[in-house]
Amino acid sequence: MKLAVIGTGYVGLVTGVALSEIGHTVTCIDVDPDKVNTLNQGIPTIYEPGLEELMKRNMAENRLFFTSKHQDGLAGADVIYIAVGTPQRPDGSANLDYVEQAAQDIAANITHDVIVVIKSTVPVGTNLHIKNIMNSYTKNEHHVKIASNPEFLREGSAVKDTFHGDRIVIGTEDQETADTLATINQPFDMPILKTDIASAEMIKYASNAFLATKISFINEITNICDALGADVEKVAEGMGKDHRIGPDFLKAGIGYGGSCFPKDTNALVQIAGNNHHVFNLLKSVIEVNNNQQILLLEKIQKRFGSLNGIQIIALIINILRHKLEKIYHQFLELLYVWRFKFNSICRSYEILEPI
Ligand SMILES: NC(=O)c1ccc[n+]([C@@H]2O[C@H](COP(=O)([O-])OP(=O)(O)OC[C@H]3O[C@@H](n4cnc5c(N)ncnc54)[C@H](O)[C@@H]3O)[C@@H](O)[C@H]2O)c1
Ligand SMILES: O=c1ccn([C@@H]2O[C@H](COP(=O)(O)OP(=O)(O)O[C@H]3O[C@H](CO)[C@@H](O)[C@H](O)[C@H]3O)[C@@H](O)[C@H]2O)c(=O)[nH]1
Repeated sequence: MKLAVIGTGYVGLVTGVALSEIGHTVTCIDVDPDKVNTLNQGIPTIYEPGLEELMKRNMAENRLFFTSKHQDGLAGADVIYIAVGTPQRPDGSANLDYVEQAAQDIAANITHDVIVVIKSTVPVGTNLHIKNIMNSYTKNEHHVKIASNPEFLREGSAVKDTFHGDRIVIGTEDQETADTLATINQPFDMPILKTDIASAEMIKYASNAFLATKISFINEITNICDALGADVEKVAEGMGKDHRIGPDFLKAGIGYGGSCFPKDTNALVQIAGNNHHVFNLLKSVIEVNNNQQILLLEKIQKRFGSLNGIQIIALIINILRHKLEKIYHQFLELLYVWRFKFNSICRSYEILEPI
């Protein structure tokens, strides 16, 4: 089947490469010509184990293409995936500008009926909103069917997660579209859950919120353990042996960061609020997470007596920055929070040459 993917960020690139690996012909489209230029040389713009090899192989076998021109990339595509960013707005809600733009790009360039699949994480109701945008642009000249296919990969194990994930969720308005998408995904050999569109959209937010809840829960337990002299790692191990709880996402630390949990938990609080529900549990999860970063600083303060004159130095080695982008950004976020909260002398140093 001929597919197109709009957006070659983390999700779009890995999705495009994986779909070509299971036999589809895929054209990935991005508005950033530099990114497309790099990708066309067979160089991935993110570091993910196994990605470069898959990318090179499928490009060489003429199943994987990159372009910055929507018209070229969308020509003849039966199914078009949208994988553009949905960053957080200042009020915590999801910014849908990029998804709306992608919908307009599709509407302006299709010449036949298509299925549009939204992979981006979007609030419930967005798929239908996007379908309406496309229909109003195409004036119903071409029939557009819409589907929600949320992504569950983690940065750092994106290829592994894509080929060996726990499930594929497909939310559609009709059985025929669900069957077409199930056929496309069948070679992944993963359980496929077919739902209505709203449920698929919600599964993504609910999953991230639940994982974030586990993390805030264990961080709260840590704080009590610290006061009582108990070992939180042993506590988590003991809890995780109960299969109803499970061992994953019980690592205590400085709270969750990364590109998804903070924005998606905030967005779900907003989504609930827009529907007259105060999501108290999730609000507490977020509050615990924000406090956790401050608690670490308080521990340092306790150890050194006062923070006056203390320099907290972040040695970020460039080669690691490329490979461990997530940890790098998390650390910078932490320094940012500390600077404002304590006005202490926190300086980050960057070593520009690998050592
Ligand atoms: N990063 C993750 O680990 C992850 C995992 C699961 C889900 N998600 C969700 O997937 C979505 C994409 O995330 P990401 O991290 O891949 O985003 P990203 O910001 O890394 O990449 C988005 C890409 O889309 C391109 N783009 C924007 N508008 C475009 C347009 N109209 N046409 C063509 N290209 C366009 C941008 O240039 C960019 O390269 C988000 O909704 C995110 O929440 C992300
Ligand atoms: O036991 C744990 C596990 C994770 N974390 C932190 O939680 C954050 C998220 O980690 P992880 O889930 O490994 O990475 P992400 O790439 O952010 O992936 C999450 O966010 C993605 C975007 O929505 C989803 O697709 C994934 O399923 C979901 O795991 C990081 O700050 C981790 O340090 C902890 O503090 N304790």
